Amino acid sequence: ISTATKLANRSFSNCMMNAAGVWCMDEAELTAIDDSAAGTFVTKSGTLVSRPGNPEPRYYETALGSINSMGLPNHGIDYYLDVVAAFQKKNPGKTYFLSCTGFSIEQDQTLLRKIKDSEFNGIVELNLSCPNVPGKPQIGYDFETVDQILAAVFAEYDGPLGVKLPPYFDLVHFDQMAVILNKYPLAYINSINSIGNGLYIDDEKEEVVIKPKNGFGGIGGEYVKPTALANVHAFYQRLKPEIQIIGTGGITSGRDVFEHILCGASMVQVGTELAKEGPQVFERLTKELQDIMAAKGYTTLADFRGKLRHQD
Ligand SMILES: CC(C)(C)CCc1c(C(=O)O)[nH]c(=O)[nH]c1=O
Repeated sequence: ISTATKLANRSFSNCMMNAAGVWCMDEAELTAIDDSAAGTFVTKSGTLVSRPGNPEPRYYETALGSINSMGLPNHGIDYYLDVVAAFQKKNPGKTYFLSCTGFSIEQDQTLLRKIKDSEFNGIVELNLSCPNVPGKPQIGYDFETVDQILAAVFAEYDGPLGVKLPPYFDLVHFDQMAVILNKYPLAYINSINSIGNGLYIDDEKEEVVIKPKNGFGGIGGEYVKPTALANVHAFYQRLKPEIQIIGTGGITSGRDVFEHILCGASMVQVGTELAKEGPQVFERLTKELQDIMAAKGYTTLADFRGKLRHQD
């Protein structure tokens, strides 16, 4: 029974990895994922210059998930290019993901020029949940800007590249985004990022639980699985087959991994549950998925990927 997979014509021994932002800030955290049962890792989204991020507390774990407003703390793209280059030397033949985000189209192009000129030979994940110009919604919700960014990105970069998308909630938005995404030679899309601007309250203190943004933050964990599965399946139904899907959101068990793949995912990323359990979570999820596959008579992910039945 194999949980191996392929994405962008690269092979991965396991279909699971961390979600950008979780357990991937520095070399030590990335080493823990690299040494775990995960098939690979993605770095924290790197920006042109390093950032301290928002004041703490900026991440809070709840019974059913998490809320965060980290503010993109990261050591800068050059740091991650150096660190990943070392992992590529240590494990030649293993494909790693490098996440990045700019605060303008020009910054995105500069980031990709840097990556192109580096030794990086893995897959780039461009985070489209980054902020836009003030007064406009985040990039992922500003469709014309998404189109402009992708045009600029693919004029600049010819290696394997995917985009991290925020969740959508209207079928027309799936249609509109798919029309844009299908215009470009994307290796994949990663759905979903956290559900934006949720609010979690400490009733005893009658207070919000994170400091930035008056307590508003991205929601992850069990809360988001139905939305994550819907986004994975909606894009699976709409995107050209060359664009694969990484499913992210609400994975706490092998069953959740199974459901993401049934909806059409080729790989899955784990965020909140990884933050709670640590890198050994990948061993547990892999065993649980293998047990489900064995019970159903499946030996590879291809046996059930995208085969979610609709009621006739
Ligand atoms: C929310 C942004 C800071 C604009 C991007 C980075 C990011 C963050 C973050 O660094 O706050 N948290 C998330 O759950 N998803 C993200 O994509």
